[in-house]
Amino acid sequence: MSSKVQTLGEFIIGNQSEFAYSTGELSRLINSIRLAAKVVNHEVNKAGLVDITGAVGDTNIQGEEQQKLDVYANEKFIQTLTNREIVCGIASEEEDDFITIKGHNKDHQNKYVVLIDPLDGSSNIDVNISVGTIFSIYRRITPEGTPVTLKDFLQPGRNQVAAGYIMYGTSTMMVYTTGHGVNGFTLNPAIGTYYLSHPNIKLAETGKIYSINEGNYIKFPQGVKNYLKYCQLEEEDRPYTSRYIGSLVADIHRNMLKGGIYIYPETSTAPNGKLRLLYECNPMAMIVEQAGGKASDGFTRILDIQPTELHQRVPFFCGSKKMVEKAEEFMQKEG
Ligand SMILES: O=P(O)(O)OC[C@H]1O[C@](O)(COP(=O)(O)O)[C@@H](O)[C@@H]1O
Ligand SMILES: [Mg+2]
Ligand SMILES: [Mg+2]
Repeated sequence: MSSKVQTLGEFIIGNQSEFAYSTGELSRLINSIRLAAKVVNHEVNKAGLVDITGAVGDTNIQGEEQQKLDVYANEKFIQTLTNREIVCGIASEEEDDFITIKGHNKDHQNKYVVLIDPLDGSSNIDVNISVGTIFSIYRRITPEGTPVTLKDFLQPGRNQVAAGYIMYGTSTMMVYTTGHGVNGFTLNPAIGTYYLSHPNIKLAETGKIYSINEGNYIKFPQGVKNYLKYCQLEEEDRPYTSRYIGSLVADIHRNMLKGGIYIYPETSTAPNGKLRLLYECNPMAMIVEQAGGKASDGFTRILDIQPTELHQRVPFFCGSKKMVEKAEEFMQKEG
């Protein structure tokens, strides 16, 4: 990578003036996520070599078996963010409740809360398939100087000041937005530096890839079944190709670069689907919208949904604008 290519550190500093109330706090926060991701990346890359695969024998509040890497990544992100004292609260997929961070002078003066899916795609850890980390950042709405409350976390996604993901794949990438477009940075493992490899990512208006776990087909709503038939018909630019990795970060990242739609709908056994609004769907929706795409629950824009619980789930339709609109048409027709 030519030395002229911006590093992530330079980019963060260079773009600080984009943030309203810019005090450098958000830049330091994104820098801390960058740092924690490097530590986790180091461990992910050794999965299989060291005793970091398999379950820990506990379940999280979602009733899911926690993998060792889920717990490790959760600890590393919480530690890094707490030690750098730049957040007033953290919520995580692996924590039942939100964590209050008092800050340096124990005075709750920090402005931001972070919601995180420390390790996304847990079912793929042991089989060496791409996994990720997803983060969402809000400015608190309760007064500084007071302990953070649940209200600060239950904000609609449109209030996010930044969102992003790290993908631990063939290469490690950090892709994020602060509401001014989406940029991707690739880690050069030899020197531990992220470089701006994918500036200003734009998601194609339409694509030829649909991504859904068809193993749940019989439990899908009629609207989704009809949309899948539409994708598979020999007509116009169809049939589309089916691609499903089973790691949300990896499936969305592929579609961001190639165009496509990812769907995790409600099913007859999971009426709200599987994915979590606050630390999976909201950040991915902000990234995809910032790249020109669309994200809804089949009816309502994800970023306009008013959250009611920390770990609530929502159906998720996300990707190329025209493809999501078509899927919504089928949902509105059939439900
Ligand atoms: O195995 P399924 O039902 O298709 O679900 C796969 C989905 O579940 C997830 O693994 C859920 O995320 P976590 O791994 O963070 O719990 C997504 O990454 C993925 O898209
Ligand atoms: Mg996840
Ligand atoms: Mg997870």
